[in-house]
Amino acid sequence: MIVAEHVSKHFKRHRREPGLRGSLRTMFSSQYDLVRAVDDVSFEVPAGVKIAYIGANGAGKSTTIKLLTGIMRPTTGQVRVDGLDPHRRRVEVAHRIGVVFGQRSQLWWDLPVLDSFRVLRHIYEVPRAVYDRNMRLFRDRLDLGALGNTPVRQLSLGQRMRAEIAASLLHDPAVLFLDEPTIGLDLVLKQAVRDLINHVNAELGTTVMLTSHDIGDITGICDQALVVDRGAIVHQGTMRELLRSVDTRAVTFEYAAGSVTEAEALQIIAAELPDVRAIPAESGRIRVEYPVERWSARQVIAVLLNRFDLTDVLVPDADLETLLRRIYAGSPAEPVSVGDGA
Ligand SMILES: Nc1ncnc2c1ncn2[C@@H]1O[C@H](COP(=O)(O)OP(=O)(O)OP(=O)(O)O)[C@@H](O)[C@H]1O
Repeated sequence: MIVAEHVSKHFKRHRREPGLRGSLRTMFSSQYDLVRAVDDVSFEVPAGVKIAYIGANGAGKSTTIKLLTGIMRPTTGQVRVDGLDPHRRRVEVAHRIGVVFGQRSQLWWDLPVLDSFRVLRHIYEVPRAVYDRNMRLFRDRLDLGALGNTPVRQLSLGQRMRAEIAASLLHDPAVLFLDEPTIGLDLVLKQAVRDLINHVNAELGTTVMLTSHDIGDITGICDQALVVDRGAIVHQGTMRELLRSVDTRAVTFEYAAGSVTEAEALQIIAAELPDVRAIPAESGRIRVEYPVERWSARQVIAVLLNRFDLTDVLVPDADLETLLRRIYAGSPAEPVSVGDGA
């Protein structure tokens, strides 16, 4: 359904020099840095799959979504969505895909929400029965009726996101691209959005590609994961396989106030549990990340019980957080100098 073959997207960025004189020189300079936002990426996402596109800030996720939705053209390589080149066949592809960019609105700023939906219905030539069915669904699941006559520009971020998600699904798209879709939503609405996406996937077989920094979105929606690091794919498989690749796990604990200082606690851990990483967390907790080939949860907890006056211990099962922390620790695309540009 979604295919990327050796896709790269490079951006030229004017090389900036510091200071006023540098700024003036920058304006007339032909020196560029080249950013490899996406670098020779190939993947295939079959129909009906819900896949998370995971990577650190600047790893190239939004750029990939822009390539797949036809907003940008690859520098080299090819993308296909439902068999079509999304840039060349933008209109046909637009009828088959839904897109949500959490950071950017797709709605008409001055139109009341319901009017936007009426306009979209005509643009996408949505049959009356489909329109009515979907509007009922959005009223039930996203409380869309409450937003009815408010112009989009007067909506809060959370209200606008509900409208954006509904708009992306109005025409029963075969593929749904979601870039940070639950940004600004409270916990209840985040769950409502995840439920709605899972519902349309189950009912209509909609293929879903999601980027999100919210772990709940990834685990609550996706069954597969594509991991991108510095513009290149480093893992593709099921969520279960991704979690199995975790070689570090974590235990978080809390000790009785006043029993030891944080510095003492860190020293004890360093002495008793070599090769672990102890990270002070909020409200006096410490997160202990341990390599699974060296330590088991049981051994780590035994040491903690022995050395601390524990008031709480938390052992998360599927430790996607540790994995993502490591992925996100990878640096973004490094610009390389390309000398004199055109
Ligand atoms: N139009 C552009 N011109 C120049 N550089 C760009 C442009 N768009 C993106 N980049 C650069 O390409 C790289 C990848 O950006 P992109 O927005 O795709 O990352 P991302 O993975 O979506 O990040 P985030 O998680 O922060 O949204 C970054 O280094 C970014 O600065």
